[in-house]
Order: sequence, then structure tokens, then C-alpha cells
Amino acid sequence: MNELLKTGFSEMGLSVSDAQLAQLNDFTARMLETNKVMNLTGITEPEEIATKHLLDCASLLTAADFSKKSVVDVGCGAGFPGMPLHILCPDCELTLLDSLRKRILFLQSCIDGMGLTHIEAVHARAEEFAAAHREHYDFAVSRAVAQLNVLAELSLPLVKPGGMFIAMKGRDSDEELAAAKKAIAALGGEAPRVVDYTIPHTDITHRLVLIRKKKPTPKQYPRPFRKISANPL
Ligand SMILES: C[S@@+](CC[C@H](N)C(=O)[O-])C[C@H]1O[C@@H](n2cnc3c(N)ncnc32)[C@H](O)[C@@H]1O
Repeated sequence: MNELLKTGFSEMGLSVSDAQLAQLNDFTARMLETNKVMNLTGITEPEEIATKHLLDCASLLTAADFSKKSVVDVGCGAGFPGMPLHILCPDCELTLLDSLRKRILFLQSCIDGMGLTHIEAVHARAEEFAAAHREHYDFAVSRAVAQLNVLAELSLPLVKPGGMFIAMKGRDSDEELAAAKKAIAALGGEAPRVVDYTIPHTDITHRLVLIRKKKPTPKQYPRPFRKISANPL
């Protein structure tokens, strides 16, 4: 796995230390061990973890500078993209957020066991977390959580004006983006900028959707989840 990661990061223009590689391995081992008793990931081959999880998530670092910035990972699941992002950029202030308690307990055990700092794992629904953390973060990031019009209402309220929401999507997301245009504008976001990338060592092309927040989100958002899903913006 280390050779794949080293050459992959180098292809992406990212530098990674031996200590960071060891941490990525440590996190992977903890995830696979816990995955035996808890559903964390369907990807269990080390090579696939390297490409489809670790290198994929590292693509965020090619699009923005997270150093010393506050970042929330909305719907982080087993820690993606947040954990690799934080291991590769340890001075970002990261909040891992998920509505499933057992995944947050797993992540807390990784934070404690690996001695990580500048990172917290929070059990909450994003739309409820916004009540106390509205416009608090420089960045929100998210992968594989919801359609963009719904995800924007979960994520953009957490971002400061001038900050950015980055959604990790597939390359086939043109229609989804078009359908989210109105929602993004209503929530205070600028029109998205899209960056497509191919994950090193694969022929998989994914997409970063970068949404700059230009003005505060109106107070009526986010709505309770039943309203968001029944009547998406
Ligand atoms: C398919 S998983 C994706 C996990 C991870 N982001 C990844 O790419 O591997 C979606 C995660 O989003 C979480 N989730 C869904 N809706 C949420 C919400 N409103 N607030 C917080 N977490 C949410 C779920 O509990 C689940 O862990």
C-alpha cells in the first residue's frame, strides 16, 4: 500500500512524510479491524483503500489550502474525507460530524489511540449542529452523503461568508449540479466551480464541486430534515 500511496501522492503533487504514511496505515488497520464487527466500509482490499479512499480524499488538498483553517466533514462515516485530510494537513482544525453514533465512537477511538490533536468527532445531525455552529467554519467538505441540493442545505449554513463548501461527486453529476443551482444561490453560495480528477493508479474520474459562500445563509435554513427531504430547495 505504501508504494501506491507514495507514487499516487507524488503524481498529485502532494508531499507526504514517512510519519504520515505510517498514520494512514495505522488508521487503515484500525478501520479494517473494527469493520469486522461494525459496518464501516465495503472496500477492504488495501490497494483499493489506498486508491478509492485515501488518494481520492487527498484530492481536496490539490484544490485548496486547509492549513490552520477550520474544517467540518459533513457525514464523515468512517472518516472520509476528513481523516486522510487531517493526517496530510495536521494543522487544520477538523470536526468530523456524523449522525451515526457508532461511527463517531470508532473515530474517537482512532483520535485517542493515534494521539491526534486539532481534531474532534461529533455525533450530531448537520442540520441540528448548525444551530450552535452557524457560519463557524472556513470549509465544509463532504463525500457520498446526499444529492447536492439537499447536501448544500446541510453544509452551507456551517460555512462563514468568504469560506467554501467542497462536495466530492462523480463526473456524471452535471444534472445534479444543475438541479442544485437554485438551492446554492438561496443558501448564499456562488455558482459552483468544478474540478475533475483521475485517481492515480485507476481510471476512475471524480469531481470536486467548489462552492464559495458569498453571503450569509438566510435564517430559515437549514430546515428540519423531514422538510429538507420532503421539499428540497
Ligand atoms: C454513505 S456514508 C458516506 C461516508 C463518508 N463520507 C464516505 O465518503 O465514505 C453517509 C454518511 O452520512 C451520514 N449522514 C447522513 N445524513 C446526515 C446528516 N443529516 N447529518 C450528519 N450525518 C449524516 C450517515 O450517517 C453516513 O455515515
